[in-house]
Amino acid sequence: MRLETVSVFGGGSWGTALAQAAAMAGRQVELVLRDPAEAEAMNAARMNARYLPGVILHEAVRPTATSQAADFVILAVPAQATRTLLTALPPDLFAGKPVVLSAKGLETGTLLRQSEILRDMAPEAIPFVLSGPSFAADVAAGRPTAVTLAGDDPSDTSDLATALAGPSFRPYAADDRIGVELAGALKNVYALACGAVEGAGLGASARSALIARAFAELARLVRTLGGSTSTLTGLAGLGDLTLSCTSAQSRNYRFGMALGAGRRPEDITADVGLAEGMWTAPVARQLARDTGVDAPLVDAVVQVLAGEADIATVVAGLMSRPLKRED
Ligand SMILES: NC(=O)C1=CN([C@@H]2O[C@H](COP(=O)(O)OP(=O)(O)OC[C@H]3O[C@@H](n4cnc5c(N)ncnc54)[C@H](OP(=O)(O)O)[C@@H]3O)[C@@H](O)[C@H]2O)C=CC1
Ligand SMILES: O=C(CO)COP(=O)(O)O
Repeated sequence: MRLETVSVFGGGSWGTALAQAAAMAGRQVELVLRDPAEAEAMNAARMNARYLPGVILHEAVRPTATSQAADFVILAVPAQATRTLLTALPPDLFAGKPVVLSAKGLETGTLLRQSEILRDMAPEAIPFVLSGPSFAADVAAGRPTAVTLAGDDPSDTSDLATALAGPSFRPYAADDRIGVELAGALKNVYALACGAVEGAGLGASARSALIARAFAELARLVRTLGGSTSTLTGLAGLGDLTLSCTSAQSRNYRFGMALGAGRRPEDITADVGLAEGMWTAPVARQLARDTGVDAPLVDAVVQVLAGEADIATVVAGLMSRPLKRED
């Protein structure tokens, strides 16, 4: 597989960070934005002032609004925008090419994972998913980061991991796309819940209990939805869950903190920006219901987001569930 050039779609914080990582790994990178004026401004300033201020773009990163053919593609727009993005692009742009899906979310309405959206829209693309504990600011600044890169063919996945690996960015190859995608999407819902625990002043013990029970719930969902629970002990599972559930650098965590402090969801978005858990929570609840998986934490998040219950009420509900064995 030739993997010298890459098109990264999505000029937000994650697209820019992944473009930097690919450039540091020695790739020639085009960073594709939807707005030509923004692409031009970013090129002139050599900085993504809006989404990743302070990071000077690597010389191998070329911001543009017009994509050229590249050896492989990375998609880094919000999960709900992936289908819209793919609709606007000619499917032959991806035919036979590796496409790395890096959004962490499930699609509203269809309940689909990112790679399932790709399969719908560009069936000839070769899907890979990238996930794990990795804040854009850390990756872009060249701080040590490790992620999971999952694909169907072990040799191709290993080649792609090598093409993206740099001195500070270390992708581990894996083969469980379903588990990796579900873990990445679901951790945002649990990060929101953990932020709410902090915002409501419920204490560090409650937050750790929540992380552990979230891990158990995630395992039930992944097992039932066709992933492998062994994936969850890795970077995309435990790694990202602990990061996002304990750090105010996470937008989902910050969103939760504001919820816990009593603010309404519609007022929080303007301050925090994208919080994927808000969109994924109702989808996850539907998936859990459809498959008969007990998912009280996802359920609690949906109830709070929808204004159906306040945090004190859902916490009281969780604490008074029938006692059970810890499995
Ligand atoms: N930021 C992070 O640390 C990490 C993020 N991720 C994941 O990456 C995904 C993207 O997040 P992130 O980059 O942080 O989000 P941001 O809010 O920083 O940026 C979103 C970007 O997507 C663009 N966009 C939105 N809709 C479309 C569309 N229909 N077509 C083309 N471009 C579009 C926006 O363009 P415009 O400015 O024009 O609106 C913007 O450039 C999320 O799923 C997130 O969970 C994963 C790991 C780390
Ligand atoms: O996915 C991330 C870190 O791994 C980024 O988290 P947030 O989207 O919550 O900021």
